[in-house]
This record gives sequence, structure tokens and C-alpha cells, in this order.
Amino acid sequence: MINAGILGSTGYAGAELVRLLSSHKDVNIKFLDSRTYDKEEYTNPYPHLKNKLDKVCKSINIFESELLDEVDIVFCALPHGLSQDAVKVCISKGKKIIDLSADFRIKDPSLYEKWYKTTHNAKEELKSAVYGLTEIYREKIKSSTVIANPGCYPTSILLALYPLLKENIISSKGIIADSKSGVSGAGRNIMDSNLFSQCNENIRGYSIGEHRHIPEIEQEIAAFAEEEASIQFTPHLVPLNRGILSTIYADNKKGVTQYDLEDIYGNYYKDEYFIRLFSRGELPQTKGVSGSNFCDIGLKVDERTGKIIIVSAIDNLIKGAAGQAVQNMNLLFNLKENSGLEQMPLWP
Ligand SMILES: NC(=O)C1=CN([C@@H]2O[C@H](COP(=O)(O)OP(=O)(O)OC[C@H]3O[C@@H](n4cnc5c(N)ncnc54)[C@H](OP(=O)(O)O)[C@@H]3O)[C@@H](O)[C@H]2O)C=CC1
Ligand SMILES: CC(=O)N[C@@H](CCC(=O)OP(=O)(O)O)C(=O)O
Repeated sequence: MINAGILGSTGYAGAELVRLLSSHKDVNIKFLDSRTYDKEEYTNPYPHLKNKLDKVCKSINIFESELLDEVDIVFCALPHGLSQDAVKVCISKGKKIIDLSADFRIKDPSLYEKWYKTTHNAKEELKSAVYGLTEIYREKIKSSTVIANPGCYPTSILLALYPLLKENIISSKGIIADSKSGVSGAGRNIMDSNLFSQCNENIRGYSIGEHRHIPEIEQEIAAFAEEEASIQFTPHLVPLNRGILSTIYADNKKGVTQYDLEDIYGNYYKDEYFIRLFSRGELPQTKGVSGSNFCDIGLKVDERTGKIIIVSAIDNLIKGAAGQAVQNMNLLFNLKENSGLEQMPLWP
């Protein structure tokens, strides 16, 4: 049995971890950290787990808690900037840690500090963190101690682009990604602009060219292509609970055909349980992945405009957060990669 603890367990990403881990046959949840619900039943804020999870929340002081000695792995689902101490303590105690925040994703700490407008206080630990995009960094993940679980938008964009960049079919500069996210992407600490009355029946773009996921996406595009990268990224908030749909445009610099494109993606992803390719004009949709760890990818060569268009769909809370974290944990502990993640999407 793997003993696991969850920091930030009552946020939306934390709650998805709790839901997935509580039905994972190889995992025993040891602690559920929460300041707001300290000493309260976890099912008070999360009644969907009633009678299935008999656990009380506890506000954990990472420096003092003896509970840390009882676990093999810590999942950290705290807001950005709060996981650096947790990572330091876990390393010193020989525990594995999967951090769902951005604190260990960006390799260059000055870039993190610039985009996140805060200081990075674990620069040494940052060096050993592995970027947890499972399908791409599987081998490195297996032997790592600190895993930086990717952002939700980056997961949807990077899995969609990887074969094109590795095959040098598109340039690493000038890619355009237009993404739409459900409201749970913003977490449960509601902001005024995310109130039902302002999200429902409404679509709006935000942070155009300024979103914090840009350096993370560019870092990985540059790694895939082995050259400098730039992306024009526009996120939108759409009236869904969960789901991300990314539509990505790039110049077809080698003039590949629709047939070539489908063949290339088929070769790259043929053994990937969680990547489902759509061909012959079919396109993915958020409902097709909702509640699951799948990443659905649709492919289109537009010969008239000379563009390649890739469309990807994920559930932001699962493949974009908790599901990918569980997938990475499975790798760390040599379990089947889809253990605890076999749920099919919900439809309708
Ligand atoms: N939502 C998503 O789709 C995704 C989220 N992530 C990342 O996962 C992490 C958690 O995100 P998410 O679950 O959405 O966020 P939430 O805001 O929903 O939850 C974060 C939780 O952390 C706890 N917390 C502890 N200290 C603080 C603090 N000082 N300020 C605020 N909250 C605190 C809170 O619980 P309590 O008060 O009970 O302690 C809170 O509910 C973030 O780093 C986020 O970027 C990553 C990918 C996707
Ligand atoms: C809809 C919405 O607000 N989405 C969030 C996604 C951020 C998120 O969850 O960030 P990480 O994946 O980096 O942790 C945003 O745009 O800030």
C-alpha cells in the first residue's frame, strides 16, 4: 500500500485527488490538510464522497507534523508560492512529492519570479524537479523525487504539439493557441468575475499574451524543438464547470498532407492509453473527456491556407491536474499507469 497525504485537499484540484485516490486500490490516504475545515469531516464541504471517505481534515504545519513520517508521497495542491517549503521538507525526509502548482515547473527561477511576481525560495530543489508531462517525460518521472505537475492549459497544448515539433513540421515560433476553460480552472476561491451571474451565458478572453502559462509552454516547446520558442496564447473563460478545449494553429512548413499528419500522430501516440486521436475530420469536444484522464486530439491540414490546426480536449481537473498527478504517482511506484484512472467520461 502507498501511504499518501494531500496538502490543500479542499481546493478543487485537491478534491479531485481525494476522489481519485480514495478509490485507488493501492493507496491509503493518511492525511487531508485544510485550514478552513480543520477538525471537520471532509464530507462537510464535499458531500459527494459521503459514506465513502471517513476522514477528518487537519491543518498541517509541514515543519512539525509527524504525519509526514507516515506517508510515502505528498501531493501538494496549494496555490502558487506555497509549495516550496513543503518540497524542501519532503526532500529532507526522503518523501516523494508531486506539486500541482507552478512553483517547480519553470526551470529558470528568474523567469518564474518575473511571471509569478514573487520570489523563488527553493532554487536548489528546483534543479532536481522533473516536469510531469507523463507521456513525454515518462522515464525521467519514474526515478524522480519532486514532480512538477504541468499546468492545465500547457497539458492541453503541449500534448497536441509534441509530434509536430519533434518532426520539425512546424516552426517553434509563431504558434497560436486559443484555449477555452471551464470555471473550475480558477479554483474554488471565487473571484468576483467568476460569479455564476457573470460567467453563465458569457464568454470572455483574458490575459492575452500575458498569461502565467506562457513561459511554461514556451520552455517545453523549446525543449521539444531544440530551439527558441514563442507562442501567442489566448485563454477564454466559458460557462462550463470543467473542461479545456485548445485550438492551435501553425504554418505547415513542410506541406504535409492530412494522411501524413494522421500517420505521424498515430506513430507517436499508438501506445498511449490516455491519448485518443480523432481522424477523418472528427474533432474532440470537452464533454467527450469530462470526468476522465483522456486527452483527445483532432488533426486538420488546411491546404487552402497552408495551416495545420490541432484541437485538443482535456478535463482541467483530471488530465490537467489530479489525474495526471495520479498517473505520475503510478509511475513512481511501478504500478500500471492507468490504475485508479480507468473511469470513462460522463455523457451527456
Ligand atoms: N483548478 C485547476 O483546474 C487546476 C489547478 N492547478 C493548481 O493546483 C493548485 C490548487 O488549485 P485549485 O484547487 O484550483 O485552487 P483552490 O483555490 O480551489 O484551492 C486551494 C486550496 O489551498 C488551501 N490553501 C492553503 N493555504 C492557502 C492560502 N494561503 N491561500 C489560499 N488557499 C490556501 C485552501 O484550502 P483550505 O483553506 O481548506 O486550507 C484552498 O481551498 C494551484 O496551484 C493551481 O494552480 C493545476 C492545474 C489545474
Ligand atoms: C479559468 C482559469 O482561471 N484558469 C486558471 C488556470 C490556472 C491554473 O489552474 O493554473 P495552473 O494550472 O498553473 O496551476 C488561470 O487562467 O489562471
